[in-house]
Amino acid sequence: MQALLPPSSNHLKISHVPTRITRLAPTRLAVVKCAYRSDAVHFHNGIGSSRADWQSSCAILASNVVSQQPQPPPDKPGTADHVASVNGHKTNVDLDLVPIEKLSSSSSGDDKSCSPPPPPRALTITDLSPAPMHGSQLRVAYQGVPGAYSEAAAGKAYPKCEAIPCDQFEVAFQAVELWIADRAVLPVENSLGGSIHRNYDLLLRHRLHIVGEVQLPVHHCLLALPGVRKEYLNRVISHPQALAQCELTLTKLGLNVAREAVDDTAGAAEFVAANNLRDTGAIASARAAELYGLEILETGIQDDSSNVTRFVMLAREPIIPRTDRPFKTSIVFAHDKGTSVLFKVLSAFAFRNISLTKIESRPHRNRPIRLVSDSNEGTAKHFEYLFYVDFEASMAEVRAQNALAEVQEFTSFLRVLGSYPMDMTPWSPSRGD
Ligand SMILES: O=C(O)C(=O)C[C@]1(C(=O)O)C=C[C@@H](O)C=C1
Repeated sequence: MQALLPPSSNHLKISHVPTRITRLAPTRLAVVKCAYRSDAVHFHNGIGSSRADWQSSCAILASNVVSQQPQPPPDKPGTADHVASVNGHKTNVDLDLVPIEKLSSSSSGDDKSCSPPPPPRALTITDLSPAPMHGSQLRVAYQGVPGAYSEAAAGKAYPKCEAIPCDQFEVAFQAVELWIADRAVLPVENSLGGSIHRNYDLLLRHRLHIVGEVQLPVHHCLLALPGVRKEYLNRVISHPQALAQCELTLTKLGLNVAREAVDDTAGAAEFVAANNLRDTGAIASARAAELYGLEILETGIQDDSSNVTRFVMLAREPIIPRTDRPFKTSIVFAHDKGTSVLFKVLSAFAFRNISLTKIESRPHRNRPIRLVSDSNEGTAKHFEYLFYVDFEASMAEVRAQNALAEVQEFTSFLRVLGSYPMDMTPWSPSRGD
């Protein structure tokens, strides 16, 4: 679907990724300048920024990646490509590698090049907390503009965080990979609208780890400019998921008007207000009405009062799985023989009493079709899939480790996307955000 809105000028966009990433020293990587806030100079220290920490996080990553499709040999350490490939992807960012000696002598005049590198630091319990590593507010990237449900989800996941609006899901991934943000909070499924496929695809394309989930009750409102009545509307705009979640109710309200999809719900409200559109309504949150000066014509217009969207929290490093509270693990796998192995894979969980909470299949983009030739009958063309499975167990549990070891026998590709605490907050479907 085509986005109606021009991109908002205060979003983080692809073109806003850092213009320079500087390798400060053999032991440290930092984003020195970023275009999102041209006044900001961010230095990141702590876990994940020293080589030892990188190694420990890579070790966790390696243990998480049970098997992989063949990868090209790693790039030479110290090169820009190596930095990008450690991050798990190739970027178009122009990496500028500067030796620490140059930087430290020019900044302080001290001869830091003589001092020995700091010893590797052991992981502590605080490394498992969502606190930022650089001593300031946690920066959380989300897709949309202020007032979007994703912003509310970021606030639920990380209270008091600095929420960073991004104009696309992909930008939120990049913001974390490039250290502009510490986390991303992105929707993956809704109880009425189903999966947000784009984010499933991006989870595989990028190397971030799922470190948590939040489920947000989504309470939609029909918004319009002050004084505008329902009868005046000949168009309703919103995010495609929001339009789908309100389809029946809109019809019941007599709003048999054109529906148009835009990038996010709050962006729809902003657009109506900014363009003084008296014939256009927006589906968005009550907070968006307040932020953009619109009136609420109808509230609770989602087709089901228990409308919930599930978001995942993403980080550069995985968290260490635990067993002292309910955990969920998300994996993705594929097999050369397509869907025929699915039963065997799923039985690895069933035999160990591990409940699955979600299965999603997506086209296998590297190999979308499998040809099976039979000299008598011709050629069957099977579609190939990647399977995403969420199960209720922690990777710290032996039964989960054994299940994955068995799954590995049946699959040609298997990756653990994350093992993370389940959202166990009490159920409050009537609460609007
Ligand atoms: O547009 C928004 O406000 C969003 O946060 C996006 C989004 C989605 O992608 O599903 C999030 C929650 C609701 O389900 C509707 C839209």
